[in-house]
Amino acid sequence: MEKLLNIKNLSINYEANDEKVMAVTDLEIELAEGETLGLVGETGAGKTTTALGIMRLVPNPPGKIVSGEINFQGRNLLTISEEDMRAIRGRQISMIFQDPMTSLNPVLTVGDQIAEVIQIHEKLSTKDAMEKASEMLELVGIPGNRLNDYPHQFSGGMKQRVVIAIALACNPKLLIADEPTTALDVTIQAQVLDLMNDLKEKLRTSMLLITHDLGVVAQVCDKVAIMYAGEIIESGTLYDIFEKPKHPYTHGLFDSIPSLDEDVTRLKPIKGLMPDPTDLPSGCRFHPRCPYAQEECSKRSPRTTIENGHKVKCLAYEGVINVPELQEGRNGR
Ligand SMILES: Nc1ncnc2c1ncn2[C@@H]1O[C@H](COP(=O)(O)OP(=O)(O)OP(=O)(O)O)[C@@H](O)[C@H]1O
Ligand code: NI
Repeated sequence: MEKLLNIKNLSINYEANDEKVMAVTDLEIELAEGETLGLVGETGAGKTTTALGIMRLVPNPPGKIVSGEINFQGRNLLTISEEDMRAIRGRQISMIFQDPMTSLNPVLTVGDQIAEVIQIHEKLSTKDAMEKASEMLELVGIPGNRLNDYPHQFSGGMKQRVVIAIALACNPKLLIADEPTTALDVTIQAQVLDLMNDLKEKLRTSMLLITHDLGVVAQVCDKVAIMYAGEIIESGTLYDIFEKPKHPYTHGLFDSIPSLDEDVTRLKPIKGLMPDPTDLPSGCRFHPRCPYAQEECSKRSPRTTIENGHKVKCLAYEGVINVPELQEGRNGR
């Protein structure tokens, strides 16, 4: 089946004053219609850059898409005209940005803001657009009669719902949500995630959900890709990643969050820090922090190995180094 989104070998750098940040390297993502992929990683891993790449909104300069293809419904977004791209942005692909609270205009009513998006893409009278805007509000659980209220009259969680309503106003095929719940407190976060789950089922919108929070992923996603220092180091189904994690970094991510059935004193944060993106380690980018690293790991970049759709980038799974704990899956959770 043709994938809705199929990204191949995508590399994006930021280049300024002889400094080169390799923000995204050789990235592969596949997303089918109706699927939700969680893109997970620590700060600086390259998640937002990936999203901006898909929207073709990487600021240039300093950003530069160095290579790759972003195939969306069979067309490579990196080679189409800016005019065609504008037609896709917002209409076919829409994005909720990392700081959604600031993406609402304080001097316009929420109804005007939703209707505006609708009218950019559909030839509707203002009255009909407002009618549709009111339906969108209801869809995200806000009474339609609040159309004429201004953003400051809503709570944080409701503002976030408005942002989602705006993003969905044109019934996009793909919704990219960059940390959509990070700014919200935990109960509101859960409500917004529930809402996203509902909408995903109702509208069959595909979603790329960017987060550093594995809990959020577990609630919403069908598939997961783990990003480290610009690369996807492991990807698979929710089950693959949560029940049978392979990459030592993925193990580290799970070991560093508390779980109910484990003693909190056993928490083991991953040693060390993300590498300097302007000066990445040779070989495997994770090797300086990896508890299983061997000499070969500093010399050779791992390829991606695949087993039943579960992909991992680690020399232990290529048979280049020998780590029985990893190879026999004994470290699985
Ligand atoms: N405009 C820019 N100019 C130069 N470097 C940039 C720019 N934007 C991002 N970077 C660098 O690119 C790398 C990836 O950044 P990106 O924002 O994509 O990470 P992220 O995974 O979204 O992080 P976060 O979780 O903090 O949002 C980082 O090292 C960052 O410093
Ligand atoms: Ni980000």
